[in-house]
Amino acid sequence: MLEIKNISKTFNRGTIDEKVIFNDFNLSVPRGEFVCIIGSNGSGKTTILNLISGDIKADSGQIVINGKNIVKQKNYQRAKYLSRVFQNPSMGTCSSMTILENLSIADNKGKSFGLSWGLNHKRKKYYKEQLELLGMGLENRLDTLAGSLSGGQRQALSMIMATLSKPDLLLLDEHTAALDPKSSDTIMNLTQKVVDEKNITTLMVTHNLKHAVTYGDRTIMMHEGKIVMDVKSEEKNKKSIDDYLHIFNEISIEYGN
Ligand SMILES: Nc1ncnc2c1ncn2[C@@H]1O[C@H](COP(=O)(O)OP(=O)(O)OP(=O)(O)O)[C@@H](O)[C@H]1O
Repeated sequence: MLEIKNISKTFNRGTIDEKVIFNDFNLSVPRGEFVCIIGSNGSGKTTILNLISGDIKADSGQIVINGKNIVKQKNYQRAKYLSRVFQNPSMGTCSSMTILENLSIADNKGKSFGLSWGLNHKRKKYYKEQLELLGMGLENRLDTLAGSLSGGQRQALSMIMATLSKPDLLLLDEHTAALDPKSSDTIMNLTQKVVDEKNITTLMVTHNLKHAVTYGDRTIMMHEGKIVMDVKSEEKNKKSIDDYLHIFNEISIEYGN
């Protein structure tokens, strides 16, 4: 589903700040796989997401989604089939709009504004059903401003918004890092549930080793722009946090909560 092929990227080329981050980087992710990406600071985790979303352009190589090389596509074109949830809960929702308005905007992502744009009874019922998945009672607060929700509630709403139109690829960029431990676990349970129910191919960058071990189908460890460990399915289930720490003991990974 996602093929990152021979990607190279150097920041600030030719300057004193030149930084080669990827040199012939490759990653293949089949449809429906939930991949957790962990690794040392500056190893390139967020840059991978930025390259996929189009926020950063690669120097060379291909990013293939559903068989199509997307490297020449602009961000807004890519946004039609991929969604991203950021660390900051306020990034995914609009504070001055209600929960209902936020959901309606997300639902109409990539569609042109016209007479059909807007809310109808059927969609409102669907939004309520989606919010019920959260178990936070937000389905009864459709007219509440997103800005008045807690960080955890906003991030839960961001998750629903990001997956409402069932993207081909979901990018989670340390999306629980700004939350307290309990909310962080709640959002991770929700993430797994939504990703499973909708069978969405997912890349999740996290510093929380416990989450990387517990959730998803595959865990990748990065160091200096390279994959230094790639553990899948049954092998992943057998690994403990200590196994990962042992392998990466020279590299700083925040243990999480
Ligand atoms: N736009 C940019 N311009 C210049 N350098 C950048 C840019 N984006 C990232 N870098 C550099 O590339 C390297 C990788 O950054 P990246 O944010 O991908 O790391 P990371 O693995 O997500 O790190 P962390 O765990 O600290 O968030 C870092 O050295 C960073 O300073």
